[in-house]
Amino acid sequence: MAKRSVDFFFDVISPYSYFGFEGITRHRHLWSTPVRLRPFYFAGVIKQSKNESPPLAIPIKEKYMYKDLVLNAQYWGVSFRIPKDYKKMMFTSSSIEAQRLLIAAQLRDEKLMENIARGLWQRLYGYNKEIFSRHDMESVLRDRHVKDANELIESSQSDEVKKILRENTDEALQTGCFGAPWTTVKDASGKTTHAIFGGDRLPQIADLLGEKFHGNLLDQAKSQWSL
Ligand SMILES: N[C@@H](CCC(=O)N[C@@H](CS)C(=O)NCC(=O)O)C(=O)O
Repeated sequence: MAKRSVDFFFDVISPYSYFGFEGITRHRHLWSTPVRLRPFYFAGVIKQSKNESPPLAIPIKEKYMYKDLVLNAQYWGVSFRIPKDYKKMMFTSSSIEAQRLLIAAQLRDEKLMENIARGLWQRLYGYNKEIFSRHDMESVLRDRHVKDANELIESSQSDEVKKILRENTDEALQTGCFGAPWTTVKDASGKTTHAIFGGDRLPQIADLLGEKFHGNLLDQAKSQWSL
């Protein structure tokens, strides 16, 4: 019988996407609802949705966000530090190549994509190293023991990959997206019934699906990957 499904849109430049990704990937083994992970382009979302007041653009929200990020990282058990010159980095660096790499990896193998996404987040927010150049990506792929890394990076420049990234971003925007992460809930016919902002809405998403929210599932995470 067809059932509801969930699409989780994320970008590795977004720290809240990191927490949301951990939450949803730790839960999906316990849910019967299918979960699709959809890399999208955060800067494209901010621009297209005309979102002029993300937290980093408003000093009082920026100050709060730094504390909130640490609180969330502690909850999900991921190592996390705010990169130096964070605001400048966020406004001047592009995650487009990293996101294309994830799409290319996903075309090869879903698990590979997840492995690389975690590697990119850990590099950026665990070690505060950049993830924007080819050299940065090669380093992540080496650390993650990815086979045929150069071919993967080459394939991330294909028209097919660029098209999928655009389609993912457009699909999120069509459901009202203005930030990351973004989750859509679809009914059995594939129609979007809910579109939800934030990695902190997993309890509500679980409830909509008739599934259970199990907290941070730290033990599960530790057995899946080394923290
Ligand atoms: N409360 C949300 C905050 C998510 C959030 O602030 N995401 C940033 C990107 S890392 C964003 O898209 N901000 C846009 C906005 O707040 O308008 C959560 O815990 O996930």
